[in-house]
Amino acid sequence: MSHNPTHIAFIGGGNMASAIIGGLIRQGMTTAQITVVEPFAETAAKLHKDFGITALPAAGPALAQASLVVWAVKPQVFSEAATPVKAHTLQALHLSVAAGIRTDSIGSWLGTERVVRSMPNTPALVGQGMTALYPCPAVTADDKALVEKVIGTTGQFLWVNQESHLDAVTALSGSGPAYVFFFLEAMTEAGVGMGLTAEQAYQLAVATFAGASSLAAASSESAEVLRQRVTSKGGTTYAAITAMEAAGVKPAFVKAMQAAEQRARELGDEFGKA
Ligand SMILES: NC(=O)C1=CN([C@@H]2O[C@H](COP(=O)(O)OP(=O)(O)OC[C@H]3O[C@@H](n4cnc5c(N)ncnc54)[C@H](OP(=O)(O)O)[C@@H]3O)[C@@H](O)[C@H]2O)C=CC1
Ligand SMILES: O=C(O)[C@@H]1CCC=N1
Repeated sequence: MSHNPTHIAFIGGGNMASAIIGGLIRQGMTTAQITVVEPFAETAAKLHKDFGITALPAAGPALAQASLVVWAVKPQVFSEAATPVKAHTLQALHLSVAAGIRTDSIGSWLGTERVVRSMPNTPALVGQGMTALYPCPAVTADDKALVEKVIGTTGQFLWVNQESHLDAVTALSGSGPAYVFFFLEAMTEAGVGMGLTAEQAYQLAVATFAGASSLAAASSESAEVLRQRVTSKGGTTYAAITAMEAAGVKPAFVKAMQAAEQRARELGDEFGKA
């Protein structure tokens, strides 16, 4: 990135923008190559403290130097945020991380068809993100290479060839870290109920997720086989999995993800172009 004169603008400087900016800076991009529009003073102060970036409180001509504009505002404010940006960024490639908002809405708000829609997740903050990307037909091979370079600084990525699949990705890996944290909370609570300290229970739970994920990533076996290897006949894991099956944990999980996918579609309907 250090040999690349690319200038990148971020509209919205919150959690997701910070995760990507952190990745870019770790890879050698300078703050002079980054412009952020962030109206919320507290968030702007955090950007200054974390990265030495002085955010603009509103869109302006400085945006015209950006060859890539990253949209990291909430779906609810995307259209309103686009209005003052549009005139300055007609020549740029646009990359959105907003849940639900479809590329036809983004393209019509920004007057361009060079739009990549994506769904990252917050482990991007520690370089272990998982992002899915969808390119509009007008996006060139060079555009895709630039997006890969930027998103690659935050972790893994994959391309999907159907835009609706991004709503499924949102339900799976976009919201997914929250499911893991929910399980961590439950496992910690249960551990405390069994007499461990909260610190001990939390350490055990976090290390178990990290270890099991690394094992799955390194193994050619399916998750089912890996699970069976933990499940000794007549043992403790069998007792736990049987209790989860009796409680309907798996169908409840499927329903939860379907609710997230449906909400992504609704966000697109409610806050996208009519
Ligand atoms: N958090 C996550 O795990 C993930 C989030 N996303 C998507 O990322 C996007 C951003 O989410 P997240 O980073 O969590 O949200 P944040 O609230 O942390 O960040 C959004 C920022 O944009 C600012 N903002 C509001 N209006 C404007 C405007 N007109 N111009 C410029 N900036 C503006 C907000 O300021 P203010 O607070 O004043 O409104 C806020 O600081 C969302 O679309 C979400 O769907 C995608 C994947 C994962
Ligand atoms: O909850 C949300 O709407 C966003 C999208 C995925 C993760 N957070």
